[in-house]
Amino acid sequence: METMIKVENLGKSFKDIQVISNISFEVRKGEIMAILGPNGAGKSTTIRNIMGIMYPDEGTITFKSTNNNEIPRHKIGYLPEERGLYKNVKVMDILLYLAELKDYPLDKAKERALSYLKKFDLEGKEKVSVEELSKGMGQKVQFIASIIHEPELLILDEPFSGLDPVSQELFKKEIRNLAENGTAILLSSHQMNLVEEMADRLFMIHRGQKVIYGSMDDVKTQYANFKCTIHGKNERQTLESIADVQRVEQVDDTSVLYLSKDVEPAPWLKSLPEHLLIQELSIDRVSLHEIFIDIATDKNLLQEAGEMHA
Ligand SMILES: Nc1ncnc2c1ncn2[C@@H]1O[C@H](COP(=O)(O)OP(=O)(O)OP(=O)(O)O)[C@@H](O)[C@H]1O
Repeated sequence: METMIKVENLGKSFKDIQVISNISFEVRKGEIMAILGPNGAGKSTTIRNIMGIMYPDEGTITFKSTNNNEIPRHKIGYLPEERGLYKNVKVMDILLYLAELKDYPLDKAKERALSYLKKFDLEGKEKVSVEELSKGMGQKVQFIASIIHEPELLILDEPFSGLDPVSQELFKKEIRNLAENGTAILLSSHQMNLVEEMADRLFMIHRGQKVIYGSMDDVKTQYANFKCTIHGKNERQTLESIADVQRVEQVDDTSVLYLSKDVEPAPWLKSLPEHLLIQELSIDRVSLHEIFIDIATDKNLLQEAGEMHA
């Protein structure tokens, strides 16, 4: 797949404090690439460097395999974490103004704006001023503003925050749709369930450094070991002595057994002691949410997983 943007060895300090270092990843045409990390990890700093809102101390950002570090801004769409559009302006006027800034033909922009307003349940709102919109409506307009000019690279910083479930579905559908039509999407979100559902690849950053980079499937196979949840009163010691159980967490009569890497669930289930009390049992892969918490809290559940690359 064609690389749309390549970030290599990015580093940035604020007043002698290095907030990101050696950040390298790429976003490819037609994919959704997630950038994840705890609060303060360095995601927005990375994005702001890509957008040219600030400049890196080290490293390069290359757009579409050119050797030109000047990023063609009119080819990028950006939904910033900080929301806010000019308040006293009508919805259509602001959309057309932003399209014009990107050198996009106005007749086409108007057509797209009307069709997107309809898609996002904002039909008839084109003459309403931005300050009269609800927060969610404003966010929809800002999302439309970020894609009005058909960008080749779309950067979405927390696009789902503050959206109701129906609007969230609309956003999800549209983001997928854009990717299917070839847009390269860099998505920053704290909603791990959505990222797990949507992203093709992910880059996780912690304290300004890479901790995971790979396809969602690879990350799951390599990091998301199986866990077995048993409802039934059992001694912790008994559970801990079962083969390939790395760690046991118990709340009341429910125990979660975290299994070692490469365990095959079927033979492992056969090896369970016959005297275990089982009212219910399920086997799942550890979720991206748990992987995230593990890294962010330095629990090192994943220490076996080792290094991986895309
Ligand atoms: N302009 C600035 N001046 C000084 N320090 C900054 C500046 N911008 C960011 N930082 C620091 O850089 C670090 C990374 O911040 P950044 O906003 O990139 O994190 P983030 O991963 O986007 O976090 P969040 O999930 O909370 O949005 C933080 O320690 C933050 O305090």
